[in-house]
Amino acid sequence: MTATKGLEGIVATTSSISSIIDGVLTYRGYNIDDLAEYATFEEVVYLLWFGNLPNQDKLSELRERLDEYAAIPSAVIDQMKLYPSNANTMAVLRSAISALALYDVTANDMSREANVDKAIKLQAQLPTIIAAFARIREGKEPISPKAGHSIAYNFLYMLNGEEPENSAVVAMDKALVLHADHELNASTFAARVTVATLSDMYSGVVSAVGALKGPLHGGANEAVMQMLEEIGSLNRVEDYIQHKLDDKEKIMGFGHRVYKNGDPRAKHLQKMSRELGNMNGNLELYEMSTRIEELVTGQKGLKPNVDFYSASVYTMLGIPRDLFTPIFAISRVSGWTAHILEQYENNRIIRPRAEYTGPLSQLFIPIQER
Ligand SMILES: CC(=O)SCCNC(=O)CCNC(=O)[C@H](O)C(C)(C)COP(=O)(O)OP(=O)(O)OC[C@H]1O[C@@H](n2cnc3c(N)ncnc32)[C@H](O)[C@@H]1OP(=O)(O)O
Ligand SMILES: O=C([O-])CC(=O)C(=O)O
Repeated sequence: MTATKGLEGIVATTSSISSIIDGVLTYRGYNIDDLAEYATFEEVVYLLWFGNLPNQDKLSELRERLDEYAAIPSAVIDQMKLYPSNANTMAVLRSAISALALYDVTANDMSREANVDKAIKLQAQLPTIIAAFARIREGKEPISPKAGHSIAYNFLYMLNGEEPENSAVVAMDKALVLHADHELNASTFAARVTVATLSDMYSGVVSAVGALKGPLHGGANEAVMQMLEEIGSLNRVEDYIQHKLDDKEKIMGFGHRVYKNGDPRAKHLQKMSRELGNMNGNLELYEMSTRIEELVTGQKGLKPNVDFYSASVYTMLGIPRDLFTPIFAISRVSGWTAHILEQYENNRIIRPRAEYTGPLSQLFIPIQER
């Protein structure tokens, strides 16, 4: 038995949800470029869960159910008020999702119908949790979701307490589409491993949130923004990046296990970053980002991944840095739950082997003689 570090190149499951073939990403066979251009996030959510694009009636039905579930139990809000105001936002999300499970009487109902219902609840409630905590930590009351609006609209509305600009809603919606699913990434794999023991959907999503939090995965978008903040201005980019490259340090937002010729989502986020910069009359973050890309791609051949330009996009939408990874989760919970449903449909426990590298044939020595 020989281990493959990081399971690189190992095909661990079959899936019909999303594919990455020759650098092209599709959800259920639809190219991400078309979905980013033409689909709303709710259409994508339906597509991921049910395998086909909804007609108007099916979409309206889904949107009504999302509206119905978007409020979270007051007990969960009360608990969040007890969390430290400086708590890590992904840790808050992880804890609040665990708490939601306690108030869902169907949490352990393993029927397909109950699980689809839980997927809708989780998709509807994650934005509410994140917006609520962002307000609670500032001593403000959470704002209830508004029926009849998209997830993108409602998240911005609940976060800021005012009607969001249409351009902001469009940008947020596109970012959600772009992050919704990505084959067997680390957090999706974590979700599938958890539910393959026939544990419940909430447990799968809690595992996934834990995996997404790390800076080598979803947490990279916050690390990118931290780097942009540290650099501070366009004229300091070159020095900063050159030092990092000379010291063989990682540049966050670059590289990818699967894409070696570039992440197809990055160009959409780059365009959004430029457009928002133009709209705000301040292109500095966009220009700093493109200069970083020139240097890192030029010297290391590494291309930006989905997390790189999303950092400047979210900042230009006025979102605090530590909500970037939770926003990734608002989108990716659609993919996680689609994969959980797929895992349940054709389940076998996931239990690979380890190549043992420790000592063998040890002689046991009683404690008094050690
Ligand atoms: C949504 C997402 O999860 S997208 C990924 C988000 N994560 C990041 O942006 C963090 C920065 N990037 C990375 O850490 C990595 O590229 C990962 C985790 C994305 C992929 O990791 P792996 O597939 O294991 O890549 P691996 O480490 O084998 O990289 C190959 C080589 O490129 C280097 N490399 C990879 N990424 C970077 C980077 N961002 N900066 C500098 N060098 C890098 C590695 O050091 C390695 O060099 P070596 O061959 O001299 O040792
Ligand atoms: O697929 C991966 O390894 C990481 C990624 O880009 C994602 O989860 O969107």
